[in-house]
Amino acid sequence: QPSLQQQIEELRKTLRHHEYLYHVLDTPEIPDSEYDRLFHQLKALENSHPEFITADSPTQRVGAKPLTSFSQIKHEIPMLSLDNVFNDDEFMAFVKRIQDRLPFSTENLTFCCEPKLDGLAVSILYENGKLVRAATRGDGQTGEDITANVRTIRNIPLQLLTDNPPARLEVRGEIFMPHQAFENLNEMALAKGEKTFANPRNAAAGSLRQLDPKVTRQRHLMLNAYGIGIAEGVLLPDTHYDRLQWLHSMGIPVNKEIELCGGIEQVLKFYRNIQEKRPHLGYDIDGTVLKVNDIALQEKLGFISKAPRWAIAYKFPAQEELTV
Ligand SMILES: Cc1c[n+]2nc(N)[nH]c2nc1OC(C)C
Repeated sequence: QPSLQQQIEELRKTLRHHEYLYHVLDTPEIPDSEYDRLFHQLKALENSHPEFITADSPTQRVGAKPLTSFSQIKHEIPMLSLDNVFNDDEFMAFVKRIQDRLPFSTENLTFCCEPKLDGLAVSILYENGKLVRAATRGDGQTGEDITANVRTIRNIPLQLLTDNPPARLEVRGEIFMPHQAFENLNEMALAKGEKTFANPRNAAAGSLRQLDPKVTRQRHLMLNAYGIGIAEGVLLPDTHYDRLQWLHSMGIPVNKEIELCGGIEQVLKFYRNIQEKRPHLGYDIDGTVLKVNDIALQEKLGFISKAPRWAIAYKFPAQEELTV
């Protein structure tokens, strides 16, 4: 007969596994009713033995009580923005500037190509695999502490799914509100005579800036990771794409449209392909982000004052108000 603590730990492990299958791999193995049964079983055990409750338990997603204000967080590594291009020629000029700065002829530079989600950039810090802090980008140097709100977002793991987590790992990504959640939110707001949001990005921003996590929890936000900030106690893969796959393997959600493209033609093909898919992705994007995949080259290229030389956002032409 396993001890009470073993039963609790076993239930937590099972629930984390099913959260990962459902929220990150999109391949649930048990019905929601079974997940709920396990969740309530754990909740009951923890309620009868509160001394065993830990912050990283799946039952601890919603913060205890509302905050009265947000504290500030200084980013140890600044969160910079991106330069934009708006047509093929500007993109090709971007690539040429890169090639002029790299010694060898880089005919076929490999780019990691990603949709640019239209949400809020955030920083999420894991220490020894446990989510300890989350912050908005803010002005790039200082952001707001939104840890309690981020802990309520179902596809963000409270604990990394790995047996040997890095001492410190900062995940950077975009928090967004899918179209379905946005429509439901505005429908309910209308029904209750409350104000509606103009677009999913504003709705996500408003939902993250809630002082009461119980409100944030109802908003069905999601994260898509796009990079790494602080990384201590771990040897990272030497390409951006492999780093994203590594995050994904530990339970961090990464957008499934991301692809490696060799050379300008393939990159432009990716851009057009995402532009075609845009109306039915189920969430707002405002372009693509095209990054030199090799980390050593990224480091060689560095940053201009505010944005990296090695990455560019290739945006779509401004669209008339999005009819979601
Ligand atoms: C600001 C930003 C935003 N995004 N969005 C994606 N998909 N990747 C990405 N990378 C960013 O910055 C890195 C290039 C540093």
